[in-house]
Order: sequence, then C-alpha cells, then structure tokens
Amino acid sequence: MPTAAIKICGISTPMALEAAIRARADHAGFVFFPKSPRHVSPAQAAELAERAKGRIARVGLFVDADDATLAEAVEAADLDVLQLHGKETPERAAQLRARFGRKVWKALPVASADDVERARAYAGAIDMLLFDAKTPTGALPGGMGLSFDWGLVAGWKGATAWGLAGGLTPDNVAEALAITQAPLVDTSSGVESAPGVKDEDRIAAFCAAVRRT
Ligand SMILES: O=C(O)c1ccccc1N[C@@H]1O[C@H](COP(=O)(O)O)[C@@H](O)[C@H]1O
Repeated sequence: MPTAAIKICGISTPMALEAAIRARADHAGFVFFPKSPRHVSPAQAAELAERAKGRIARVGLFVDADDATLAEAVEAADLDVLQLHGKETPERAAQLRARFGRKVWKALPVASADDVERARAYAGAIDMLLFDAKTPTGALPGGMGLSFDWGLVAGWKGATAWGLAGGLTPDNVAEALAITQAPLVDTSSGVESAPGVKDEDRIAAFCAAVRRT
C-alpha cells in the first residue's frame, strides 16, 4: 500500500505551518469558519499562504460559505483546494468547482452505512471525499476530535478519490490506516495541545506514524 497523503488542518500560525512542512505533510488546511477556534481571516491566510507557496498545498475549509466569502479567501490565499465541510449538495459543489477552477473536496459526516452510501451522489461533482465523524447537533461540524467506526469505510471503493478524517491522532492513525487503507488522512485537534493550538511534536509524530505504516 502506498503511503497515505497527509493533511494538517487548522493551521493559523507560521510555527504550525513550518512544523507541517518540516514533517513533510502534503496539505495545510486554513479554516475560514468564524465559529472555529482555528479560524483565520483572509489577511492572516494570505501571509501563511505566501510562506506555503511551492512547499505544501493550501486547502481552505468552508462551512456553507457564500460565494463572496469563498472568492475573498481564494483570492487572498491562492488556494489549491476548497474543502466544503457543511451541507453543500453535489450541485453546489460542482458549481463551485466550475466557478473557482480549484479542486473541491467534500467532507461527509459518517455515523452509519447509509451515510457512507450518500457519498456516491458526489461522483463527478468533486475531486475528493473526506469521510469524517458526525458531530452532535449544535456543535462544530468538524474539528472536534471525534472518530467514527472505521470499518464503515474499510477499503472503500468508488468513482471518487477519498480520505479519512475525524479524531485521528499520532496514537491511532496507524490502526485507522490498517483498517481503512485510506489514501489520505486529515487531522486537526489530534495534533494540538489545546483547541486551536498546534503542537509541533504532535505534528511530527503524526506524520512519522503515517510513514511507518
Ligand atoms: O477544525 C475546525 O475547527 C473545523 C470547523 C468546522 C468544520 C471542520 C473543522 N475541522 C475539520 O474536521 C475534520 C476532523 O477534525 P479533527 O481531526 O477531528 O479535529 C478535519 O477535516 C478538520 O479539518
């Protein structure tokens, strides 16, 4: 099995960005969702993105964002990927892909086999599916450190590339990969010392654990 690609999400400081690059992560995620403790403004993202250019891919995370919000972020941070983490439909995802000409990833909340089945509706509309844990009503739709039953997506086969998110840490990512064979893993709170505070050692440990598998 080839080594899984790695996304470190919720990067809001140069220190965290440099740690992700040093650890050879593939993608850095910037959260454009004001309710998140990891939220960055377009101006902050622009600075981070400039530092990231040519060293790590830039992913912008959005939750049911309107076109103006997306346009401002894409322009400021020259994003490579738009990660949609709300209730965006396949039609909305396809529309954004066409409008912005960037890759689009869609996060899907998973708690049951039916949730996984819903992924098939996005075939042709997006570039990657991200299976993430379903979070409680009223809570953030991600970034909560919650995982789901990885057996539900074990060896998932579909028309769309996919990745695994939700509660991944340096301690459990090897097991998650052994069960799911996910081609990409995404973590945020699992490499933090407190909500929104990235930990360099945990970022390094997470990437090393992925590479050991
Ligand atoms: O990180 C956030 O604050 C966030 C807010 C709103 C939606 C998604 C968010 N994060 C993403 O959620 C998954 C899982 O995160 P975790 O590893 O369980 O903390 C991941 O894709 C984050 O990028």
